[in-house]
Amino acid sequence: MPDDLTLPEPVGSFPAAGQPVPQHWSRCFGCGDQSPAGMSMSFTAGEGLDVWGRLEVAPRYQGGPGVIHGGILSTAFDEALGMVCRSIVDGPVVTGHLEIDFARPIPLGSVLEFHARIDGSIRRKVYASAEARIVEGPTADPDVVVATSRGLFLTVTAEHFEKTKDFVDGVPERPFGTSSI
Ligand SMILES: CCCCCCCCCCCCCCCC(=O)SCCNC(=O)CCNC(=O)[C@H](O)C(C)(C)COP(=O)(O)OP(=O)(O)OC[C@H]1O[C@@H](n2cnc3c(N)ncnc32)[C@H](O)[C@@H]1OP(=O)(O)O
Repeated sequence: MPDDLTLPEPVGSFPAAGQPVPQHWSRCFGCGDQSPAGMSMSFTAGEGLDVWGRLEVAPRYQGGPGVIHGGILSTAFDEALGMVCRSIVDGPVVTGHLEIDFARPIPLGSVLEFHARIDGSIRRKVYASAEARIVEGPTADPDVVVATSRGLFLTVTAEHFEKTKDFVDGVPERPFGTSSI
């Protein structure tokens, strides 16, 4: 992390402490309510530049026998870190870099709580970090951090999504589809 980061004031659009942080996009795999196969994560604003997130670890998230897939956990952190960026950015951000430390196995059936915070920002770069704890389920212990993450997010403009907006409902038939077969 650069040593010349600043901690900006929260943006006015960010919800007050304890209020839900709405989904950023209804089709998002992490938080969208129009993503039936998705993770349906929910988020609440913290007291400062932070958010609390929740994930129910469904059986379909299995990696090793009985435990969450590491990629699913990474996705959950990506979502939590992206969400906390909304505390200081009133616009889109995308992940540039993501790190995860997997500290403990996370059984299926757990409920994970994520706490994500802004570490600082400079120019278009936002640095954030988070940790996860099991708060419900067979091995729940809110004092034990089961995984941690750090990420770099870049602010982008709406044009960033121009090239992919035709793919929102899947691969269009033309010009990239198989219609020529
Ligand atoms: C889906 C989202 C909907 C958004 C709606 C609202 C959002 C609010 C909630 C969000 C929650 C979402 C949670 C899921 C978020 C995803 O999963 S997003 C999907 C995964 N990410 C992507 O697809 C991004 C793909 N990558 C890119 O498009 C481009 O590489 C990027 C990230 C836009 C950067 O490209 P660029 O704009 O050309 O940036 P560039 O000028 O090269 O670099 C700018 C600065 O960043 C640094 N930098 C760039 N990349 C890196 C890197 N990988 N490592 C280190 N430094 C880097 C450069 O060194 C430079 O630093 P400074 O010179 O300022 O010191």
